[in-house]
Amino acid sequence: RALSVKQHRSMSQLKYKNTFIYTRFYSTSIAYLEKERAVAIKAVERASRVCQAVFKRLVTEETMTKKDKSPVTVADFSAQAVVNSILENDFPDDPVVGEEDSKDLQGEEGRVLREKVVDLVNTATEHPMSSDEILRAIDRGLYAGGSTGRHWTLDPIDGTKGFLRGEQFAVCLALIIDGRVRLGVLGCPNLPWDMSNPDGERGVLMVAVEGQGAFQRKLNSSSNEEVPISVSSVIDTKDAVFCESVEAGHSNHSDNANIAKILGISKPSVRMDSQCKYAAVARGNAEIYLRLPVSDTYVEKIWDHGAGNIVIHEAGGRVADIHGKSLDFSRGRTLSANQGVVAAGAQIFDTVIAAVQETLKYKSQI
Ligand SMILES: Nc1ncnc2c1ncn2[C@@H]1O[C@H](COP(=O)(O)OS(=O)(=O)O)[C@@H](OP(=O)(O)O)[C@H]1O
Ligand SMILES: [Mg+2]
Ligand SMILES: [Mg+2]
Ligand SMILES: [Mg+2]
Repeated sequence: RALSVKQHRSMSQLKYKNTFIYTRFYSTSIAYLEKERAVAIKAVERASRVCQAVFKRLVTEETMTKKDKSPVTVADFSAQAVVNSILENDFPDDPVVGEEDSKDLQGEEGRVLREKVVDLVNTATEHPMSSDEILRAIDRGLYAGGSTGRHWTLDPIDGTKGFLRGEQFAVCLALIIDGRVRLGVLGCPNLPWDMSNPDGERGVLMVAVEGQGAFQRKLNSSSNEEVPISVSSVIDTKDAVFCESVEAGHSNHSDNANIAKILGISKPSVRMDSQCKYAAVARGNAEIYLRLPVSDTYVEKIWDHGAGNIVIHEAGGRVADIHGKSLDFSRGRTLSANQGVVAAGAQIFDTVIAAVQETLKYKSQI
């Protein structure tokens, strides 16, 4: 991945003799989106640490009642500020489509929340940030998205409900260029490194760049070692495991169950919050991710699927909506051209989509 010593050497020799040749050689010899990849990993790692700190300090504090949603709000805002300020530093011209905005942190009404956020962000950044700088960083996420140029999309905490329960959540960052996801990073602080040892080491980061494959590495580890990942090799859907949202309000559990029945699946579904579902399919812990819509009006958001989408593709899988249509990230902040989401390994994907179609056809007839 990194440039070899030999490559460095030949580059400088070419530069010395001929600047033009050097430039061409240089552009083809460093990996596509190398810097973006490194910066995105750093940003997701920092934000994941902030979320974990919030969970430790606030969610588990005895004084916090279960119904109080403020910890997750503090973590959402802080993580978005951390990621956006890192992106701004390295890529000042890149806009961001982020889930959160600073409205709730403004003025006297937002003072208490704002002070907590300022405190947290400053434990994670290299240089202290003022409260105004932090609000501005959060609002770098207001970009409208679209089909041309570069923009990032960020979900500072995906699976907020999972986060509060101490279960799965993910920090999700993706880079979209000309309407297509080219790079994705998923930070999954509570995901076991080895699913067969669920009480063992936790914290996984998955990263994928278009055309370069998908990898996992330990989150917040001093080692940069990356392990290639790929989807399951199961080709008979009878042997498959599928995953779905924990919340019945986010995905239609009964439609998902009918699809599983058509596919001959007998194992129970794995219910998991957040884009960790994409992570589970990408490394073969499950074969299928079903997200059948609950309502006709809900439109999926690009930050809920961008990173997961490319991680699955680069791991040898496919992602589409319930009609089998690829997710269209060029429409702005939402996936307005799509309905629901289905992900699976490439070999079983068409069979899964056919079962989805059959279920929906049957439903429309009754
Ligand atoms: N009605 C409806 N349908 C589909 N999706 C919805 C819906 N309402 C919300 N959301 C989005 O779901 C995101 C969380 O999805 P999950 O798969 O993690 O759901 S769950 O937590 O497992 O229940 C969640 O992301 P976060 O807000 O980042 O947690 C929402 O963006
Ligand atoms: Mg989300
Ligand atoms: Mg979120
Ligand atoms: Mg949300």
